[in-house]
Amino acid sequence: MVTATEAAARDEGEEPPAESAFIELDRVEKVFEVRRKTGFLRRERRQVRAVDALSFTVARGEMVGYIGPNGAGKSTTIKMLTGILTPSGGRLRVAGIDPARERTRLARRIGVVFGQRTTLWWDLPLIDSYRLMHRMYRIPDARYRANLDRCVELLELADLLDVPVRQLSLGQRMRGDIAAALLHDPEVLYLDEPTIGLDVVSKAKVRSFLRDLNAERGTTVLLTTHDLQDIEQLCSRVMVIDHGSLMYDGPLTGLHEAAEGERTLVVDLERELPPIEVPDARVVRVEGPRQWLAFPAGGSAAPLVARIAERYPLVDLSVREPDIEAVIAKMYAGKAVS
Ligand SMILES: Nc1ncnc2c1ncn2[C@@H]1O[C@H](COP(=O)(O)OP(=O)(O)OP(=O)(O)O)[C@@H](O)[C@H]1O
Repeated sequence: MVTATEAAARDEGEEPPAESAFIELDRVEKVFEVRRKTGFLRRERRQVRAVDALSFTVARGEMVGYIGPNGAGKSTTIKMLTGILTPSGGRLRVAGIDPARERTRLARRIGVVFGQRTTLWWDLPLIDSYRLMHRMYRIPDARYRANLDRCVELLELADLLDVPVRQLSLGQRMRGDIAAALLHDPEVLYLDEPTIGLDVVSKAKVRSFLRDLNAERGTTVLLTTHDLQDIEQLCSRVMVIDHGSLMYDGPLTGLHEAAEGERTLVVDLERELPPIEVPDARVVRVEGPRQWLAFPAGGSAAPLVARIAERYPLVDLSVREPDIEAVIAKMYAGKAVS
């Protein structure tokens, strides 16, 4: 099978580049000038620093979650990575290309899916959108057919190809959009909320497809989402952005420790007892014979369980991971970590 990298390099008539940092941002900034009406004829000028000295690299084939609260600067970053927006400062490269300067050349190597908008033609049957893209991207016939067949099979689009896009359900349309973004074998895929509004079954289909795509083709994926299960199930690395700056870059599990999150040990005792007293944990809730103890997320539950079992009539127990959203909210409230 031809990988996305090889296919693109063939198109460009060059050897696949050997660089490991496929996406590179070095102190990238984006400042918007906004005008606000403050009176009948008065307007105030204000600067919004949407992205502030942002630096990170993403290696070829990585699948990275890019998360943050509303207005954090995620979409602005993605728009700069596609060349739609020009940075106000800093250096940005995707596959060695400056996106703002060579947007068209880059377009053949990237794919973009916006969950809230479609790139498909609303009134046309799905297949017609694909045919148009085939021409627009000048995709070689054999490659177009192979990619289309693969997407149709894996995203279960066979029965939908002749349906006008406006008649598709949200989940069907999203799968149609993902296929559209992949017809030209992009080396990198930017996904902005790809599972927003989808039901559990559709979410699972989209996630499983993305996992396979990354594993089989080595497609680099940058995933923006508010659904942390997307990240948990797809990404080994997550970057958290707020106020245009990177707050965290590392494994998802590390987020708990970075934000000083807590895990919860739920214990069932033989009978109702006063709150358990053990070092390094505190009882946060008691309901009959069941008690909930919070302990540091970085620590192991084993010594804690041993200590409780020694002194209390323990019947059953379970460990609950912290709610990631709460952890991130806590992180936003605290200082930056790296
Ligand atoms: N074209 C623009 N003109 C002026 N300000 C803008 C423009 N685009 C974005 N902003 C501002 O830049 C900041 C970052 O916005 P951005 O859309 O990148 O955030 P986001 O993290 O994608 O948020 P969301 O999760 O809500 O999509 C916000 O304060 C936003 O109001």
